[in-house]
Amino acid sequence: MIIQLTGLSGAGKSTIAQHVAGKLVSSGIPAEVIDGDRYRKTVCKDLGFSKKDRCENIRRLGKIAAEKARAGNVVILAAINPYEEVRRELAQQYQAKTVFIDCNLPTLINRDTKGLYYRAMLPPSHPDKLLNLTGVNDTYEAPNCPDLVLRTDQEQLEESAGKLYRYIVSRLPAAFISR
Ligand SMILES: Nc1ncnc2c1ncn2[C@@H]1O[C@H](COP(=O)(O)OP(=O)(O)OP(=O)(O)O)[C@@H](O)[C@H]1O
Ligand SMILES: Nc1ncnc2c1ncn2[C@@H]1O[C@H](COP(=O)(O)OS(=O)(=O)O)[C@@H](O)[C@H]1O
Repeated sequence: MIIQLTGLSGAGKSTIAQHVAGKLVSSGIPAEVIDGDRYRKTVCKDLGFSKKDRCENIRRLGKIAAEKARAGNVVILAAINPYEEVRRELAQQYQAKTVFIDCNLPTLINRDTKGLYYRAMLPPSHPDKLLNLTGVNDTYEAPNCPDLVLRTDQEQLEESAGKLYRYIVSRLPAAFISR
């Protein structure tokens, strides 16, 4: 099973993915996280943040996720994954479920765990200005029909992670759970 998370930087994709994968593994269900941040340092290190590169990034991560899923893992793909077209491709090719990690911009600006929002809002002439931050000055297409929505600006990590964990477990084939 592949779960493709989607949401803005700092929305909570990595945090939720790690938490849920940990809970699954503790319950005897093999699970792996594919994190956009990590793979951008290896398999996807040639890619930037244009639409073309972001789509290619997700296609590569989707292929890796599919291999791991075929080997019997629940795979949680944690990347911004901002384009509906590519999310639909993964849904059609690999039956990936789409989970929207939703968080409003004021909360993200307040969290600003990586300082990216600060940089995106600098004046245009500033040398550190970030020009293509998703949701500020680059496109984010919110999913049309997500399979699940988690509002991380309204709930604590335990609640968000609990919802995703229950969503996954309730859809696993029986053989998965009894092994
Ligand atoms: N309900 C929640 N679920 C997940 N994270 C939360 C929640 N509430 C607050 N947070 C906090 O929000 C931050 C989310 O950071 P995280 O790196 O997981 O985001 P991300 O979506 O993976 O970002 P990026 O795309 O930049 O990798 C963490 O500091 C986390 O503690
Ligand atoms: N302009 C940018 N927009 C979004 N994320 C960026 C940008 N520049 C650097 N990053 C970093 O790159 C990570 C996003 O990478 P991905 O999740 O792999 O993005 S995606 O759009 O191709 O799905 C974020 O964690 C953030 O730290």
